[in-house]
Amino acid sequence: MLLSSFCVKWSFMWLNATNLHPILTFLFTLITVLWLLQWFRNSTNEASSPLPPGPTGLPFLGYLPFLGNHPHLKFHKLAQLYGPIYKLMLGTKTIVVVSSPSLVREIVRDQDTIFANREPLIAALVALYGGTDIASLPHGPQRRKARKILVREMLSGTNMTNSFSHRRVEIKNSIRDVYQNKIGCPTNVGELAFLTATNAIMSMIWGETLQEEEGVAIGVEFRAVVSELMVLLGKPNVSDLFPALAWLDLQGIERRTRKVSQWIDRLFDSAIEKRMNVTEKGENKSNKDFLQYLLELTKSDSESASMTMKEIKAILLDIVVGGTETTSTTLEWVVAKLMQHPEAMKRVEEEMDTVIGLDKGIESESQLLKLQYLEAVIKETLRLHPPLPFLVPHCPSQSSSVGGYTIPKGAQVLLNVLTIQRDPEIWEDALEFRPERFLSDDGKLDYWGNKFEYLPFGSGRRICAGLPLAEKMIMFMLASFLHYFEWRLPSGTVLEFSGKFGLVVKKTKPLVLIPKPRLSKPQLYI
Ligand code: HEM
Repeated sequence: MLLSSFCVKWSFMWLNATNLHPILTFLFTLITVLWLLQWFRNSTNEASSPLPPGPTGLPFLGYLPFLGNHPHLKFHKLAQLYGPIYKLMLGTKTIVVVSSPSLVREIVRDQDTIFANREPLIAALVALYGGTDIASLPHGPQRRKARKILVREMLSGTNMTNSFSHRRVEIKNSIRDVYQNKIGCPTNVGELAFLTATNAIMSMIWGETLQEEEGVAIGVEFRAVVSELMVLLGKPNVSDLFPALAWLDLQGIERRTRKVSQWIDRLFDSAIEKRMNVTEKGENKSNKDFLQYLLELTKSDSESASMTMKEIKAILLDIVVGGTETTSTTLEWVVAKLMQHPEAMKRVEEEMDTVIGLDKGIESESQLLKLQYLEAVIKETLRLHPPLPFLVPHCPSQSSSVGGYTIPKGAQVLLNVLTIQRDPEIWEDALEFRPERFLSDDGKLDYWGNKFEYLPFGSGRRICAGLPLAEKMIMFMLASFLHYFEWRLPSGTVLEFSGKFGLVVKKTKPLVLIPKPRLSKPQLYI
C-alpha cells in the first residue's frame, strides 16, 4: 500500500520532470537510480539483522528537509521518540544516532577499533589538507604518528608546565586590554575569549614569530575565518549526501571552504617562512617552540617520525582551529550560566578571594588547581552545553552490530552526548544547573570519558587530543576574567541560551557584558 502510493506520486513527479530542462531530467534519473540502489542495499541488510528504527523521510532526500536550522535539537528530540539508537537517511548517507551510555560503551570500548574511523566530508577534505589532520585521518599508522607528535611532544606534562608562561603573558595582555579600553563598555565575551585563546595557542606554537600588531590583526580576522569554517564543517552538504551531484557544489560549501582554507594556508606559510629565517640565522636554538620542532621532522631520516610540510600544516590546523573555537565557546557558555545564576557566581568569587586574594593576581598554575568550585561550574556547563554535542562523527570500517542492530559499514555514527548528559534517568534534576553534583562525586566524573554518561571530550581512541591543554586554558582564562573583573548585563538585555548549529555549537546571540575592575590595586592590571 505504502509502496504503491509512493509509486503513483513518484510517476507523477517523473512525468512533470521530464517536461522540464534536459539537465533536470538527467538529475532526476540519476537520483532515482541512486535512491533505488540505496534502498536495495538497506533492504538486503535488513534481511540479515535489522537496522535501527527511525523516521522514514522522503524518497531520495530522506530526512534532509525535516532537519531544520537546529539539527542538534532535532536529533535530541528524535532520541526521545525512537530511543537510544536510531537511524535516518540524509540523501544517500546513513546516519545512526546513539544516545545511551551502554551503547556508547559498545562503540568506543568494546568495538573501538572498528568505530575509531572517520569518513571526512567534502568540506573537511578541502579545509583539512585532504583530510590528513588528526581528526580526519582514518584509524591507522599515519593518524597514530600525528597524534603521538601532538600529544607526547607539544602537550607532554613538561611542555604544558613550560608553556605556562606563554599562556600567562597572553592572558595578562587581554586583562590589560580590558582594563585600559573596555571598562564600562559592552564587551563581547566570546570574542575576548577567542582572541585570548588564539594568542595563547599561537604563542605556544610559534612564539614570537608574528609581530604583536600583526598578531592582533590576524586574531580578529582569524575568528571570522574559524567561525565560518566550523559552520561549513558542520552543515549538511548536498554534495556529501548525493556524491553524484558533488560537481555542482549546489550550496557553495566547497567554494567557501576553499576560500577560508586558502586564508589559513597563507597564515601558516608566513609563520613557517619567518620561523625558517629565524632558525637559519641561528637564533632560538635553546628554547624550541612547537613549530621549530615540527619543521625539524621534515629533515628526519626515520620514516616513523618524518613529516611532510602538508602533514605539518594539518597538525597546526588541528591545534589552532580545534583548540580556539571550542575553548572560547565553552568559556562563553560558562560565563552565561554564571550570569544566570548569581548565587553560583558569588560562590566562585568567594573561592577566588580565599585562594588568590583581592590584592593579588593569578601568577601560578598551583593557584588554579585549588579552585574546585570553579572547576565544578565548568564541568556542569560542559554537561548542559557540550560544544560538540555529537562529537566528531565516527564511521565503522565494517558492518557491525550494536545493541542488536546493524550499523552498516560507512554509516556516520553520532554519539549523542547532548541527550546522554541531559537524561533524567541518569542525572537528578537533569536540566538544572547544579555544579555541586561534581563536588560530591569524589572526582569520578572527569573529562577522560571513562564514565559513559559524561563525555564532553569524547572517549576511547578518538578522545580529544588537546584535552590537557583545553582543561588548563579554560580554567586559566575563566579564573582570570572572573577574578580581575566583575561583569554585568547591559540594561534591557535578556540572557538567552539557544545554540547555533555547526561542528561546534556556540551561542546564537553573543554574550555581551560590561566589565568593572574587582581588585584593589590598579598595578595588578598593568
Ligand atoms: C573545551 C575545549 C575542547 C573541547 C570541548 C573539545 C572536544 C573534542 C571532541 C568532542 C572531540 C571528538 C572526540 C570524538 O570524536 O570521539 C575532539 C577531538 C579533537 N580535539 Fe578537541 N576539544 C577541545 C579543545 C581542543 C584543543 C585545545 C585541541 C588542540 C590542542 C584539540 C584538538 C583535538 C583533536 C586533534 C581532535 C581529534 C582527535 C582524533 O580524532 O583522534 N581540542 N575534541
